Amino acid sequence: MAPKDDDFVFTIDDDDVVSDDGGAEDLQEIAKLAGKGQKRKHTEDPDLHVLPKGAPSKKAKKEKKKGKKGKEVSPEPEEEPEMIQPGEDVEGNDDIASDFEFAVGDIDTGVVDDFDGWGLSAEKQEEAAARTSTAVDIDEIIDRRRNKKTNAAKRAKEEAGESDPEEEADFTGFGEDDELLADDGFGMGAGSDSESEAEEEDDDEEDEKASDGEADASEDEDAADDSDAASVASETVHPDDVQQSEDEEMSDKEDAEEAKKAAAFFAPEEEEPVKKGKKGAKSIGSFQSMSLSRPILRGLAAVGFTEPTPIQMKTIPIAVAGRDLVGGAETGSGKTAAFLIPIFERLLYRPKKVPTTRVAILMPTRELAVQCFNVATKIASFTDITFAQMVGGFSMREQEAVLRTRPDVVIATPGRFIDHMTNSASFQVEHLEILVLDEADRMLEEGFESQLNEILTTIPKSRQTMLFSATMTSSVDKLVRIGMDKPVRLMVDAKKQTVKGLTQEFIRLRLGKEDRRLAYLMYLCEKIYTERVIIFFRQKKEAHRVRVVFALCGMKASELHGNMSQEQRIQAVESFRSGTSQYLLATDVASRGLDIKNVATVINYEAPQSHEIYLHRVGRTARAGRSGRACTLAAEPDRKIVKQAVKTSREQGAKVVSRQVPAEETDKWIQKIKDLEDEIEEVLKEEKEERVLSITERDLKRGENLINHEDEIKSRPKRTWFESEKEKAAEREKGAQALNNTAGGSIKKKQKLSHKDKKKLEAKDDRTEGKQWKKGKADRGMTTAKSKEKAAHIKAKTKKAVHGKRKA
Ligand SMILES: Nc1ncnc2c1ncn2[C@@H]1O[C@H](COP(=O)(O)OP(=O)(O)OP(=O)(O)O)[C@@H](O)[C@H]1O
Repeated sequence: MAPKDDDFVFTIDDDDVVSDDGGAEDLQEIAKLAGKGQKRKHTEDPDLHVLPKGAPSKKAKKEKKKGKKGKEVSPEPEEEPEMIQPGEDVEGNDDIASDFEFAVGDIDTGVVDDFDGWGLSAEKQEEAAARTSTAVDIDEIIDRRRNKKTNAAKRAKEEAGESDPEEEADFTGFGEDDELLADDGFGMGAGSDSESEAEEEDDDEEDEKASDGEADASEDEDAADDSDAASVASETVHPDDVQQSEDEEMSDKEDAEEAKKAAAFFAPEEEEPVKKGKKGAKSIGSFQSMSLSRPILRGLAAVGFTEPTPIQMKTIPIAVAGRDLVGGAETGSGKTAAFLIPIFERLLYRPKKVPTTRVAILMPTRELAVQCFNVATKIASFTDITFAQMVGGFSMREQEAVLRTRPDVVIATPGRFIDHMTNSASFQVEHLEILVLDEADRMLEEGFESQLNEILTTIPKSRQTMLFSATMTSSVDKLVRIGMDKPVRLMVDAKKQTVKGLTQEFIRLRLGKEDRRLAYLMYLCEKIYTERVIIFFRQKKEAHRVRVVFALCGMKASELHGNMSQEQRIQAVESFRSGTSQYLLATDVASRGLDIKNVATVINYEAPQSHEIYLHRVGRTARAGRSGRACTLAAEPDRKIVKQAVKTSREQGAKVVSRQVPAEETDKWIQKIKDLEDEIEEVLKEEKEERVLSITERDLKRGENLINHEDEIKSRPKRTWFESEKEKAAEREKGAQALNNTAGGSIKKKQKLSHKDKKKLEAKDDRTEGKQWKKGKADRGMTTAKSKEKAAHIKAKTKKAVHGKRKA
């Protein structure tokens, strides 16, 4: 997990990768814009060496015939009868015939050619830009510093009576531009100059053996050229490998046990129905033949979905019938629509007299929930289905207002879902009929455990439950606690987890050369992967530092991690999505589910700590049938992960290559980064100071607000939480550990608190957090005086700080 560091300034108490309970309540609604991704050419590159291919993956399993009977839904109170299955006659729904055929293209739906889940209106983007204008901006700091230096240089020259040629006005002071802008290949691919080959010569014996071993083991002729890459995932016995084979033996035994449990837990496979179109004809890939309703077909046409993807083909008929299911398919294969379409189809037949919230879709990160909301509203744009997005980091009150209208579907992060469940009278969960857990394996991990328990024990048991992920857990024990009813397991190409169009590349960082990591990255981003690149980091601090390096080198980058406010996070994704910045420097908060069009390359600055996370990260490119590239900088400790990735790719016949970075390029960047060290520190320092200043200003505003709107603030109903602050922090910690696979040993299971204990804890939290609404009138009077005093103090402090800064 990412270690905390005092030097790294936290922007807001919005802590980490997991969605949370709310963060800054004053933040406003989401702002997004439609932007066009830029196409990128993959140049054939002499640094590359193709690793030998393995056997191609086997064909997907054929679906078998299955009963079509839907699951029974819970009895409902009189005024809110249960959802009616498609096909049943419903009063008032005569206009929607479920079996009519709709020819896509017949109707002018205003098809969005380049539909993107993130796209919303441009005006919202402007709003966001206006709101984030107070945030500290690295580019601004760097520009300011550049101008300062330029002016100082000018003044010095004027004083010395020298002329002032125009080029000198562009002097950046951050290293020589000619190095950055040189447009030749710098000897790229000139074998003898490449760092890896130079190193190869004085390599130790062990490494030579490693390469030989690989060449022998492989029947592929190219193997001999791949010594560097091959040694990354060499067959030579290594302590890790011994451990791995022991692990494999163990897992064989476990597999047999799991298979037994699975047979008892899941519905028998033959129950899966063969999709039949009209008149019993077997459907071959069309939404029309699934008997979907007209408004849904129009919505699908509007977003440009003409044919279902394999997971959609499998899922839709079963989910429409109300069955519980567990779905798995590779990244970018259309799982979102696979659960949205059947949900909408079912909702079209709902009784409409009394608005009721019937569907909850839970996502592990805020960005994913926002993205799902956008996709959902677009697909459902020709229906009367209503939505609410309940995402941490945005205004509770605005969300409450939407919930009061009883939207049909809520799309939420678990923390905010519970917050509304507990604190918003307008949100009622007792009539929920469908629950979806997207990225379900993540949601079942530590960190979401208690939140999920809280939700599952509160919502009706008789719901339909659907679970989806690209790396769906096979652990039945984990699934059991979700409380599903004989779920159908739908795995599309279960063995094939990496996508077809993906080329995976590995760069070896030899022992003792780890300090070259950043130089490698800079070379790659300057020369090889120059557009639409997502770079994954393990630590927020490192991502931020590298962002400064990028900015100093004139490379437009955004960063995305849990230390940013929600607005900044949205803004970062938008900026990358629209092409304003070409590089997105992210932690694993962005590794799952983010669907950004035309991401050309994913770079793993450090290999992730689990194969699952690797799959999710690299799955940000090569989505929906496109091609893409993933490049991993792999050091010795990453051996196991790399080996697993290479093995899986080979089994699937996927393209795996190794890259060698020219030594002179690395040396150039090492020197350049060294030259920039002072500047980087200065920028970070300045940023820290500015942030302190803006926090002081924010506190000042809060103090003023407290004075001006005291009565209103205190009259607000008390918010409660099912976990104390301490428990929440522990939960977040567990989440981060689970995400990074670093949870060591057994973590104590959270004991369920009695109602009385919960109340006690809440009361204690209120006291420790200094919540005011429990105090008497006299106390409040005192508090007002204190607040005024505090506000005056902050004001004076801010003035002093601003004055001092201006002076400086
Ligand atoms: N039937 C379809 N026809 C064309 N494009 C589709 C279809 N279904 C989904 N897509 C597109 O495929 C892309 C990936 O879809 P989606 O984000 O649902 O993938 P996913 O399987 O959930 O991926 P991940 O595992 O990374 O979350 C999206 O851009 C979506 O618009």
